[in-house]
Amino acid sequence: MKKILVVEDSHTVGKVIRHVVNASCDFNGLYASSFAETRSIVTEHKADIFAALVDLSLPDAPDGEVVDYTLSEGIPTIVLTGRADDDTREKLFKKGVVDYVNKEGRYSYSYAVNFVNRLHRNQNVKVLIVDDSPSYLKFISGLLRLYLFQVYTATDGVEAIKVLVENPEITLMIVDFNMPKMDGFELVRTLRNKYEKTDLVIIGLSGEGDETLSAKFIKNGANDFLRKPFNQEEFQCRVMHNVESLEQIAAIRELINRDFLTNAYNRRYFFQNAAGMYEKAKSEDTPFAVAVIDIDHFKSINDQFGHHNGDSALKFVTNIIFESLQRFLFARAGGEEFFIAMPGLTNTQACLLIDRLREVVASSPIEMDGELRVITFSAGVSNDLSNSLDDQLKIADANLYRAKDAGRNLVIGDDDF
Ligand SMILES: Nc1nc2c(ncn2[C@@H]2O[C@H](COP(=O)(O)OP(=O)(O)OP(=O)(O)O)[C@@H](O)[C@H]2O)c(=O)[nH]1
Repeated sequence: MKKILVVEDSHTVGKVIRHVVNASCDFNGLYASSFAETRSIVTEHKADIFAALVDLSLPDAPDGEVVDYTLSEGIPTIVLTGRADDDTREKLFKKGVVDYVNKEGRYSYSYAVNFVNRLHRNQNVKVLIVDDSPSYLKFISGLLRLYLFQVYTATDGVEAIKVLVENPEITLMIVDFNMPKMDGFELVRTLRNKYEKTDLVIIGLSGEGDETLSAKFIKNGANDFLRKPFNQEEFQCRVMHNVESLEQIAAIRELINRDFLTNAYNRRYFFQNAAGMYEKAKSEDTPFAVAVIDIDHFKSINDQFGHHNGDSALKFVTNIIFESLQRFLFARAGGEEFFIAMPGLTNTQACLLIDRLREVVASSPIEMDGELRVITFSAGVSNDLSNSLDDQLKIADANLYRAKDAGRNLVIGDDDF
C-alpha cells in the first residue's frame, strides 16, 4: 500500500498530524522530524511514497531545503508553513509544490490530509482542456497533471466534441471562450443538449475584458467560470470544488438508488432502468425476460434465528445473485423479493439461468447460530413484449406464486403449464 510521508519537527504538531492521518487518510504514514531522517526514509521507501506533507523549516534545513529535496525525488509535495506571505507562496508554487497549508491547528492538518486523498482520487478523473492558445494549454495541462488528473486537450470546439465522444469517461472540461470554428458559448450550448451539469462539469475561461462573460458562460450552461490570468490557487480551488461537487452528487445518487441493507439496486433504480431496456428490446424486436425471485419461508428464518440472521441471509442471497448475474439488471424489490431484467434472453434461456441460480443458492447452506441452514427461493419468469413492463412483472409474479403453490424451490416460466 502507498504511504504518505510527513516531515515535521514539532512534537505536538507531529502528534496531531499522526492522529489525523490515522483517522482520515487513504494511506499509512511515514514520519520524519529532520532533513536527515527524511533522506533515509525516502531512500528506503521511495517507491511506496504517494505524497508528502513537509515542514518548510527544519533545524537541519532552515530554508526549505527539504521541499526542494522531495520535489527533486518526484514526490507530490504539500508544504506546511507558519509563514506563508505572498512572496513565500509564489516561490513555493514556482518550485512546483502542489499546495501549501498554514499551520493553524487541526483543521489545517485535516485540509492537508484530505488534499492528499483528493490527489489520490484525481488519478481516476479525466479532464479535457479546450483552448486555442498553446501557452495556456501547456500551463493548464501542467497544473492539472500536478494535481494528478488524467489530461486531454483540444484546440477548438469541433475537436473537443470528438475527444469527448472518444473518451466518454471525461467528467470535467475547461473551455476557453475565444476559439476558432466554434466559440466557448456555442460549445457549451451544444454539449448541454447531451450532458447534464451533474454529469459533466464545464468551467468557462476567458481573457476578454468583458465583465459580463462569466454570467453569459453560466447562462449558456457552464458550471463555473475563471478569468485569465488566474493564479494557481484560484484555479486549484475552482477545479477541486467542482470535482468534489460531482463526486458528492454521484454519492447521493448511489444512496438514492441502492438498498441500505444489501447494497443491491432498489425498486426505483430498477424501474428507471428497466423501462429503457424494455423499450430498446421492443424497438429492436429482441427478447426481454423478467424474473421475480422470492426467498422461501423467510419468516421462519426470522422466527427461528432472529432478525439479524434474517438480514444476513438476505445479504448472502443478494451476493450470490449479484455475482452470478452481473450482466443483467438486478434489484431488491422489497422484503425478501428481487426483480431481474434480462434483455436478450428468451423465456427458456431465462428459466435455465434462474434455475441454475436456484441450484447454487439451495446448495450453499449458511451458518446461523452454529447451525447450517439451507435457504431456497422460488421464481417466476416471463417474456412477452406484447405486454407492458408492469404486466410482464405481474405475470412473472403470478408464475412465482405457482412455483410457491407447487412446493417452492422451483422456477416457473410462461411455458411451464
Ligand atoms: N430480517 C429481515 N426480514 C425481513 C426484511 N424484510 C422483510 N422481512 C420479513 O420477511 C418475511 C416475509 O414473510 P412472508 O411474506 O410471510 O413470506 P415467507 O415466510 O417467505 O413465505 P413464502 O414466501 O410463502 O415462502 C416477513 O416476516 C418480513 O418481516 C428484512 O429486511 N430483514
